[in-house]
Amino acid sequence: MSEAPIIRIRDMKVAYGRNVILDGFSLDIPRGEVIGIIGPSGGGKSVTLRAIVGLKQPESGSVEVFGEQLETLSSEERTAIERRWGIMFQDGALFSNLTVRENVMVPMREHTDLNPALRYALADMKIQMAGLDPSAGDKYPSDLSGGMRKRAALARALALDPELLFLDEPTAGLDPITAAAFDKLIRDLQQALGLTVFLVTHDLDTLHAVCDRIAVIGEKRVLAVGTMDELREFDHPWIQEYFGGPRGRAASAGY
Ligand SMILES: Nc1ncnc2c1ncn2[C@@H]1O[C@H](COP(=O)(O)OP(=O)(O)OP(=O)(O)O)[C@@H](O)[C@H]1O
Repeated sequence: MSEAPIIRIRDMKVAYGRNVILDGFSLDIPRGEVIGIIGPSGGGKSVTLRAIVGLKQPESGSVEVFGEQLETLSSEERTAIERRWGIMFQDGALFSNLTVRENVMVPMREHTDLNPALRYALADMKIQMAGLDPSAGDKYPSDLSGGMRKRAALARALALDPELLFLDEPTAGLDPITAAAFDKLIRDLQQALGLTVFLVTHDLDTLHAVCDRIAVIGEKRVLAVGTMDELREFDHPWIQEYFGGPRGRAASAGY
């Protein structure tokens, strides 16, 4: 019998007021998979992420993470589940008045009773795991380049040794070389730590370098899920345009 998926979404509907963003949305994500989430701007990729982690309550349908429906849990049970994932938001969402090390220590302070010395040492380890020099721990987010800020946000997402990592456009705004280094970091960490990764991106190179499968969100639902090769064969105008355009061809050719 195959293992139950880490994320299981069935017939989910999400709306803001009368504006229905997702409807009839279903998706399974197995343990250990890196799934890329793509789709037109404003199509609901970030909203999907928010619905999975309980920041946005769906109108109907079911969302299970680690086999649990969040809304049925007590607040203690829910906190225990939240400890098992890390989120890197689109803008990094670092606290500007805290150093990088203090930012990484925030989830530890909220979710563990580790003593301060241990938190400090663990935060430094996460900072290095994210590919930053240990000296970055003393810096404030405003002192860092865009690429370093992304790594700091990743270090914070890794703070509690998550099994599941959510990344919202991790390479947006990075130059291609820095973005490629970040892609490699994600893949290396995923393999070393056995992570399941939910990765929202517009970056075709990231899809090619990092993702096992890709889910296309459009028309309020999952239009298609598959490998890049499978999706390239998929008969849908947006998907054809996305993978068949010049950027799609270049990414698949590995240029
Ligand atoms: N807090 C909110 N209140 C009202 N509408 C919202 C809110 N958050 C998102 N939306 C709407 O939901 C829709 C989907 O937004 P979402 O951010 O998920 O798109 P996206 O696919 O991630 O887009 P992009 O690729 O541009 O980041 C948009 O129409 C957006 O205006």
